[in-house]
Amino acid sequence: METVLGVRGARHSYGATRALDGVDLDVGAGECVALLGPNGAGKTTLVNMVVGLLPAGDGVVRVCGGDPRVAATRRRLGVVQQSLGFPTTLKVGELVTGAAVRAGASRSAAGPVLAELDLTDLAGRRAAKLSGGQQQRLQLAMALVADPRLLVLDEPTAGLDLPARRRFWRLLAHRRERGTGVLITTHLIEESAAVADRVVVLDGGRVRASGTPDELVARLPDRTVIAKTSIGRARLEALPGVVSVRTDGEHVHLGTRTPEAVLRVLLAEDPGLSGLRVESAGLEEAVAGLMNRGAA
Ligand SMILES: Nc1ncnc2c1ncn2[C@@H]1O[C@H](COP(=O)(O)OP(=O)(O)OP(=O)(O)O)[C@@H](O)[C@H]1O
Repeated sequence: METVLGVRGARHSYGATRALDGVDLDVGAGECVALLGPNGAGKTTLVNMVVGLLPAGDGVVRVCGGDPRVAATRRRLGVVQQSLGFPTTLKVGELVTGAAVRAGASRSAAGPVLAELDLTDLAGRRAAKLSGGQQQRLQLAMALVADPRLLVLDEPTAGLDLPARRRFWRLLAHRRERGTGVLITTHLIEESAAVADRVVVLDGGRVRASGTPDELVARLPDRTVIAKTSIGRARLEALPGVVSVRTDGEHVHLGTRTPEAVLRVLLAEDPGLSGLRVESAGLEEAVAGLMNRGAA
């Protein structure tokens, strides 16, 4: 498979904060890779490197073999980032045509993309007058109009309702069939499982896990057992079926796929157990489970 994105040893610090600490990442033509991680994991920093806004430290970033800090390489890229924005006094059609021309495509590329994103009827409307979801579709139209080899999408479905999300995923699938590689960042495990061929879990500026969604989901805890207990952390980590251990004030949160078995052992080993409840596992447990360690 042709590689449209290659990242090797990417490193970046903001003052004393090490945001990325030696990250490797590849995206092949037609492949969708989801970058998953909690707040502050380093996702945005990595995306900024991929789109040429930040240098890669002593690492290397290549888009279709070129440096994304060079304009000719950036033309192969389509980007949707919350922070990008656009001049809201311009009309939808003008913005998409302008994006086509800037990326070296013909003005006539705008029409089909507007239609693909259901924006044809809004082409004459000022961008400022669009709803949040329509603005997101406009950003995507601008990113897609020059038929990029790599599409970089930073939290692209935040603010979209479920039908809009599904439409968006279908559109991505269509583009991927034509060979566009996709790098998508998300907080949502469900989303990454729905769209990605591979998921890369980033935390603390490092890749903690990667694999197909099925491989990762099989390692995810799906329930959290919460309790106040005098059982020590080392013992909790060793309990059969416990995938992650996290403390939250006086409570411990145990990520597991076998909550009944965990409950039986807890009740047997701690007569003073209290505050017991079982919930669906959230992202923190899931990511802690994926990383095979408890978040402190
Ligand atoms: N401009 C900046 N100045 C200083 N520190 C920064 C800056 N941008 C990010 N950081 C820090 O770098 C680390 C990585 O941040 P980054 O924004 O890349 O994470 P993220 O995974 O995108 O998080 P989120 O999901 O919250 O957007 C964090 O500790 C963050 O506080």
